Amino acid sequence: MKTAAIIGGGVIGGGWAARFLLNGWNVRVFDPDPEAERKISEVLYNARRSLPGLGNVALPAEGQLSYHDTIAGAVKDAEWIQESVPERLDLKQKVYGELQAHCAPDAVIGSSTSGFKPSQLQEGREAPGQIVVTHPFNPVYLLPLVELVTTAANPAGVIERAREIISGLGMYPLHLKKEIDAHVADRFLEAVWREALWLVRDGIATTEEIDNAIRYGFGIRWAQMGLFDTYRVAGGEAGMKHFMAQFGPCLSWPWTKLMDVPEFNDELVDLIAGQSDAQSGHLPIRKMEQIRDDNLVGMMRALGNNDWGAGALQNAHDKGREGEAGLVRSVADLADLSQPVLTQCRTVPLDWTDYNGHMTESRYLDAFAQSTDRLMMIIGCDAEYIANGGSYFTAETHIRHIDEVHAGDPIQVRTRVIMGAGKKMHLWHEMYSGERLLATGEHMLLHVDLATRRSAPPAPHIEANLLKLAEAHSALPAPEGLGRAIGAPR
Ligand SMILES: NC(=O)C1=CN([C@@H]2O[C@H](COP(=O)(O)OP(=O)(O)OC[C@H]3O[C@@H](n4cnc5c(N)ncnc54)[C@H](O)[C@@H]3O)[C@@H](O)[C@H]2O)C=CC1
Ligand SMILES: C[N+](C)(C)CC(=O)CC(=O)[O-]
Repeated sequence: MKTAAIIGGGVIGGGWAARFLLNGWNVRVFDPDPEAERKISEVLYNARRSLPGLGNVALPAEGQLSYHDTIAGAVKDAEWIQESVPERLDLKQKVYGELQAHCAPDAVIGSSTSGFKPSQLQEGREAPGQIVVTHPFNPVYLLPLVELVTTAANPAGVIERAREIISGLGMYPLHLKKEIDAHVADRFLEAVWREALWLVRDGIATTEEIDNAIRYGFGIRWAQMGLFDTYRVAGGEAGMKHFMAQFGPCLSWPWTKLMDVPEFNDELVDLIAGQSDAQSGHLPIRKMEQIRDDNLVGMMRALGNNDWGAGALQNAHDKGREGEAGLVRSVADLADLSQPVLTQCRTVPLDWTDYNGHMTESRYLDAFAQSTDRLMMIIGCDAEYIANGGSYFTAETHIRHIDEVHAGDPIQVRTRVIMGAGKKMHLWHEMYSGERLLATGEHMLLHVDLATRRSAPPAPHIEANLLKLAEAHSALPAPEGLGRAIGAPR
């Protein structure tokens, strides 16, 4: 199993530990803080409740987490080392000296630094090529962006491995072609932060008003389209050129203070901290983290429905993980035709639960519908077939709720073809958590011609695949509850 060493296990190191661990890596932590283990276990608790349900395919089994008293112990066997010690150049350089004295020569060392250039971290090192910047965003276990910053000292092989490992964690390596203080994203954050400090200090807006200005407006917009695409759209039919013509002159107007930074003194700190306490001091930080994570999961899952932005990245990651989770895409890939087909292997996401504290009823239909979609794909009714005008419509559904399930629990759906002949497809889904049967879904579907919207026979290869599965599944005992109506005797 792959091993990562986490050097510095605070806010960011803890997030990295969770990201690696939940993606199946062994994680070895070094942090001199006696509270590090407690803090990381709390971050892990939040990561476990949010990350596994973000995607639609189960993550691999968790790796092993261990804590070490020395850097030498932590970097043993590590092929990736993530340094997340405080943002002090002298400290980081000292840590690199110790890391390189003990780690494997082919291990990659990524630094979480928010602003130092990789050349500053590589300076004076005998093996500078091992060190890159891999700057993440908090919470590291949910947000996919990693700024990968390299120098001419980094061999192509190191850069390629860094890209592969970051992508393998479901993250997006944004490789900067040129190093610069604070990379790319932090330059924006810093500009917005400085502007906001001025607005509060000058009494123009409170911390809460500034947060409202972001979260009710451009913040949501930026989250899904970035800056330039957003402004392109804002230019209307004439696009970006029109936008620039309209707003170009403002560039010389006093619309920003930018490098004119307010004096950083106790008065400013008290003003900002006091307003922030009044705004959200009633909520413990861990609770706020959970609220943030719930929001991010909801937004990213919504983006996934449109295969857009961070959601598209997650969809691609899910697709790459299907094989490991036991999911197949065609009848030819089924190892044993006689057994029900695994049509879903996932974790119950946070946004599938309700006021009763368990998976809400509409999501059972959602899950079964996704299983039907996969069964359709397996028999050949895939995106290409549908684009050519054939598909299935559901005519009747009967769901039985047998046991409860909660956010974060693993679920699997196994599907049997009860009958597949001519236009009809009769499916039986069973949803499990481990060996516990949670629900059954019985569905009758009709093949349709999407041009006429009327039922019509499927293509011969689809009918042949359906018949093959129906025949193989008919040897199994009839499912308990098949054909049952509400109120029918058990
Ligand atoms: N907090 C944030 O929003 C972000 C921070 N970063 C970067 O991540 C790095 C870490 O920042 P945070 O996690 O926020 O800081 P933090 O203060 O939460 O954590 C730093 C950890 O490093 C440990 N530490 C101190 N000396 C050490 C040593 N010699 N060896 C190993 N561990 C040591 C501390 O005990 C502490 O647990 C910084 O470079 C920061 O710029 C990057 C992205 C976002
Ligand atoms: C404030 N900060 C510079 C530490 C922020 C980052 O580096 C990235 C983030 O997660 O916002």
